[in-house]
Order: sequence, then structure tokens, then C-alpha cells
Amino acid sequence: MWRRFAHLSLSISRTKLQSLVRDPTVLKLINTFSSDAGNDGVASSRKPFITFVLGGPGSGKGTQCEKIASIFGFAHLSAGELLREEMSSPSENGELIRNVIKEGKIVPSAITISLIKRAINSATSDKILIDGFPRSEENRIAFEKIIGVEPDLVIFFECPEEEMVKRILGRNQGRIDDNMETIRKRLKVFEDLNMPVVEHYSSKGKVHKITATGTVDEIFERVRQVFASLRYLKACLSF
Ligand SMILES: Nc1ncnc2c1ncn2[C@@H]1O[C@H](COP(=O)(O)OP(=O)(O)OP(=O)(O)O)[C@@H](O)[C@H]1O
Ligand SMILES: Nc1ccn([C@@H]2O[C@H](COP(=O)(O)O)[C@@H](O)[C@H]2O)c(=O)n1
Ligand SMILES: [Mg+2]
Repeated sequence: MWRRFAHLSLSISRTKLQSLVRDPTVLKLINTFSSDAGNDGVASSRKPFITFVLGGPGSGKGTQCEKIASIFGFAHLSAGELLREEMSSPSENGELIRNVIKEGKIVPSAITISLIKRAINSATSDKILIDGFPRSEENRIAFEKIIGVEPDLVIFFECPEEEMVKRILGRNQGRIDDNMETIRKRLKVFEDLNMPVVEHYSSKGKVHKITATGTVDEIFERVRQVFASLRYLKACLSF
């Protein structure tokens, strides 16, 4: 392992490198990109690098994902957006999805996962951001079972409730769930069902918690550091 990093000895300290290499996300990255280079003969370049992006309603997931996608070349799949598209198409699930979203509840996993699976298969990047999924332990367990992988990384945007409410009420995109009655329900669902998912992945060392207050650019600077360190490691491993 250390021979791969020998050429870096002038630019990075051994201690820093050791701490990076102990990070579980970096370990996965090393395994993924090492095999890209053909070291173990596994064609893992077809295996996507999956990042779940979580946070309460209005915490800024979509806003930050767009920036990550444009700067780091990720495909951005928003579970909520996929459901809204399905709801507006002549789909057999359209009415059900509309009712669930209006109530701020969680759409059955089988529906959401089939939309995510289709989107992953047609993504043009093998680095995927899944925004707003999994929303519950049921979502998480179903994804791991049906898709057969765990995320490589989880980004969690931590934002105070009053800030999230203010942002949603100012969003003005005509969403059927951007009203105070539904927002209250979404906040409760987030605490009751989504936080256990964050705790699950935290216990596995996969979560990068980002303070989601401040300007969009200030928050992105925190996010950028996470992805820049991954890109740096990837660049090192490509030599
Ligand atoms: N740092 C910020 N400061 C002020 N407004 C912001 C910030 N980040 C995002 N916004 C705005 O807040 C609103 C919600 O942001 P966004 O849609 O990205 O959140 P989200 O987490 O995807 O929400 P949802 O879960 O409801 O889809 C948008 O109108 C967005 O422009
Ligand atoms: N995994 C998911 C994601 C979303 N939903 C439903 O869509 C609504 C909007 O989601 P956003 O991420 O765009 O806020 C959400 O409140 C849920 O009703 C879902 O069921 N499952
Ligand atoms: Mg969103």
C-alpha cells in the first residue's frame, strides 16, 4: 500500500496520509479506484460511487447537490424530483404519490427504488448523488436489498428548523407540500423516520455532517472540502 504513495512523500506527511487511509470512505475509494487501475482484475469502473445526501426539508440538499454535480462531475438524482415527475406523468402510481407527498409521508420503497434504479442505469457518470433518499429505515433496508449496495458516503446537512421553514416558505416553486400544514408533518417525519437512517450510517463511520447555515457559498465551501479530499486521493491513486 505505502509504495503507491511513495512519490507523494514530499508533498504530504505520512501521518496525514495514514489518517486519510484509515477513513472508511477513503478506504472504499482506494479499493474502487485501485481496481479501476486493473490491480485486482475486477472491472469495478462499472460500479457506481454512491453518495446519499440527507437533511431536513429545506436544509439545502438540492441547492448543494447542483453545485457538487457541476464541480465534481456527479450525476444528481433527487428522489423527491423523480417522484414529482412520476406524479405528473400518466403513471398508475401518480395519484398515490400525490396523496403521500401532500401528506408529507413516505412513498412505498418499491416505487421510489424502481425510479432511482432506472435513473442510476441511465446516469452518464459513475459518481452518483442520491438526494433525499433513504427517508426511513424501510427505504434504507429495501435499497440495500434490491440494489445490493450500501452508500460509499453520506452527507448530512444539519439545519435549525426555523431556518428550514423560512427557506421552504420562500421557495415559491408551486410544490404541493410547501405549505405550513404539510411542512409541520414533513419535519416530524424527518425526526421520526429519517434521523434513524443518519444514526445508522453514523455508526458505520459513513456520515459527513455539514453545518447548513450561512450562505449557499459558505455551505458549499464545507461540502467542497469533503469532495476535494476524495478527488485528491483518487488523483494520487491514478499515478
Ligand atoms: N444557504 C441558503 N441560504 C438561504 N436560502 C437557501 C440556502 N440554501 C438553499 N436556499 C433556498 O432554500 C430553499 C430550499 O432549498 P433546497 O430546495 O435546496 O432544499 P432541500 O433540502 O432540497 O429541500 P426539500 O427537502 O424540500 O426538497 C430554496 O428556495 C433555495 O434556493
Ligand atoms: N425517499 C423519498 C423522498 C421523497 N419522498 C416524498 O417526496 C416529498 C418531497 O421530497 P423532497 O426530497 O423533494 O423534499 C417528501 O416529503 C415525501 O413525501 C418520499 O416519499 N421518499
Ligand atoms: Mg430538494
